[in-house]
Amino acid sequence: MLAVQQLESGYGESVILRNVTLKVKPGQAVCLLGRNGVGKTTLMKSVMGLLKARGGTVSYKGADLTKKAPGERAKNGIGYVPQGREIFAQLSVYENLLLGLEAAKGKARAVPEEAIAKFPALRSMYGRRGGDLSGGQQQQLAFVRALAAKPDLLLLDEPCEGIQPSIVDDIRGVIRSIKSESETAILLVEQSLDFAKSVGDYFYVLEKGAVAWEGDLESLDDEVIRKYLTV
Ligand SMILES: Nc1ncnc2c1ncn2[C@@H]1O[C@H](COP(=O)(O)OP(=O)(O)OP(=O)(O)O)[C@@H](O)[C@H]1O
Repeated sequence: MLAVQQLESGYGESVILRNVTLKVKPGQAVCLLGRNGVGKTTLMKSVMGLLKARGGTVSYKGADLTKKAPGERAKNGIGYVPQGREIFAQLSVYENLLLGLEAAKGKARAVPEEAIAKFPALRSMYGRRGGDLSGGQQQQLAFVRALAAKPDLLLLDEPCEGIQPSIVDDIRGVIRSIKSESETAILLVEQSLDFAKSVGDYFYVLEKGAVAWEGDLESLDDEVIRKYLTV
């Protein structure tokens, strides 16, 4: 589904990602782990096309997307829930969702029922301003906005960061239900190993912008945790 090959990326003079190669298969949830600042968000932005690759390739469903703009990647079925949510504060909840539909592959004019059904509490908030929602409600909105376009690949950048435990449980349930109902591929940046293990199949650890370790999440042992993840 997604194949990143020898990717190099960065900001201005600084090179952040070096020679990153990873894969996400259909139906698989892959977790991107690593300490703060190692380049996890940079990798997500590079897959979404918000940051241009300086070297290497990003392929999706066998097509080379490396030079494609973010909008085109979204139309091809890549959904993105960015770190910090990036809700439009002045727009209503429903208008925020319509922006997700803009990215859709088809011509849907209404938010698909299966997307809003993942976080049904949002239905009663359609008329509220995005900026007036709590952090947890905004995260649910960002999630449904991405799901509205019926993505085949979902990029989730720290969806549980700063979110109350009950909504973290909801997010865990939604990720599991997406996995059980569809072949959607998921690439998840996550700080909590417990959360990663509860939804993920495979992991990559980034260290200084490069892949330092990878394996099945079940095989993630204390030595790897101490070496690459303990702060
Ligand atoms: N817009 C930017 N301009 C310049 N440097 C940046 C920018 N965004 C991030 N960086 C730098 O790139 C490096 C990687 O940042 P990135 O956000 O990808 O890390 P991360 O692993 O996602 O960290 P965190 O867990 O804290 O979100 C850091 O050194 C950061 O300071």
